[in-house]
Amino acid sequence: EPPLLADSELSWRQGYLFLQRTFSLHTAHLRKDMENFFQLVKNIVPALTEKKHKGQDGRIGIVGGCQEYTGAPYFAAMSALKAGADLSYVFCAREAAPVIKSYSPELIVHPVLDSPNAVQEVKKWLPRLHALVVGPGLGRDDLLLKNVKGILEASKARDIPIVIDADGLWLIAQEPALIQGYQKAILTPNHMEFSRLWEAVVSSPVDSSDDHASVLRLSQALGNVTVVQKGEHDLISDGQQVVRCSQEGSSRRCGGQGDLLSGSLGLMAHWALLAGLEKTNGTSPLLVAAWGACSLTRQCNHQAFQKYGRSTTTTDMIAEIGAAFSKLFET
Ligand SMILES: NC(=O)C1=CN([C@@H]2O[C@H](COP(=O)(O)OP(=O)(O)OC[C@H]3O[C@@H](n4cnc5c(N)ncnc54)[C@H](OP(=O)(O)O)[C@@H]3O)[C@@H](O)[C@H]2O)[C@@H](O)CC1
Ligand SMILES: Nc1ncnc2c1ncn2[C@@H]1O[C@H](COP(=O)(O)OP(=O)(O)OP(=O)(O)O)[C@@H](O)[C@H]1O
Ligand SMILES: [Mg+2]
Repeated sequence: EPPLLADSELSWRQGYLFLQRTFSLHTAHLRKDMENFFQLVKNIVPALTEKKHKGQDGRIGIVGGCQEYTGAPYFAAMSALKAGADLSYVFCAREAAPVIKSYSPELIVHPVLDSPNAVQEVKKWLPRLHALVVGPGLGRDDLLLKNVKGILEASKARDIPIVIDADGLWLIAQEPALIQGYQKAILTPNHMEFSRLWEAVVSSPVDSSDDHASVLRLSQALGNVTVVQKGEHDLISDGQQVVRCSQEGSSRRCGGQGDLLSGSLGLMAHWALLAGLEKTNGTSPLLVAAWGACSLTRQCNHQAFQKYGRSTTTTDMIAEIGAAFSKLFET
């Protein structure tokens, strides 16, 4: 028998199974009717009202930014803001901070990632953060990665939703136990990153003829963390089902599109978990969030390409977030 909703001890997973059964949703049905997912994303988007204070609609932290890469954390942090977050924080290496600040006055930048007490410095902010995006422009320096491990452990202890992208995925491929089984994790691998993760956690070779099965298997091997396999179509799995996002984008593949995705996903993950299973009709909130962020990224790509064609860059795509969001999700 399914557990009763009245039970105050109801765990997240029990609730998921209960509502999933109650609403009788299953993969085939969802796949056939993408309109459902548009509606589910609309359901989790918080209403714009005059009654809220600054911060209520999202305070998102990006962990990344080093000497080599300053664009990626900027793109991720700006994308969270432009999608509707109230505050966006970047935790980066000292040298990257003035550069990132100079791109934008909107971002709050903490030059702490390479300091000896990096974990403590970030820990101070965790109680204020609704979600963390780990990896854009992080690089692969051992000291930074060691600090990021500590930040991941501290964030898990606080049950904070964590999106892992780019070099964050490099770290997870070295040490999958860092994220294994954490139910509020979402991984966003591109083609290369997916292969690395696969090799780290699945013993058999990847079956390139069946992407659905592969993403499902990777999610399961990581203890049902949500996995977004980016590509011509985005495939998203929570280890139980696979959903596909095929929103029309363009043929332009400039660097930074993945950063737009991970930044906006950090925000949507927070919104979806806050809205809960009733608003998502029993579908995993993180699946809804991922589908929303993938659609948004692809729609931005589509709109920017209509204007700029071959010269489209991620900055052009970020400028489209407002219009793309309205077109897709505003009623
Ligand atoms: N402006 C900035 O600051 C930006 C900074 N960024 C930051 O850079 C850091 C490293 O991230 P990353 O993605 O470049 O690293 P990695 O995983 O080694 O992949 C590199 C290689 O994988 C391959 N490859 C990729 N796709 C493939 C496919 N579909 N099919 C086949 N192969 C494929 C391809 O190999 P190639 O074609 O060169 O042989 C590619 O060169 C990270 O911190 C990130 O955030 C970026 O966010 C961009 C904007
Ligand atoms: N062939 C494709 N056709 C359409 N959209 C694509 C294609 N490949 C990727 N995308 C979209 O671009 C976005 C970023 O995916 P991509 O694979 O470029 O990430 P990435 O390599 O991590 O990017 P970044 O340069 O930011 O690191 C995703 O939303 C994905 O849906
Ligand atoms: Mg990337």
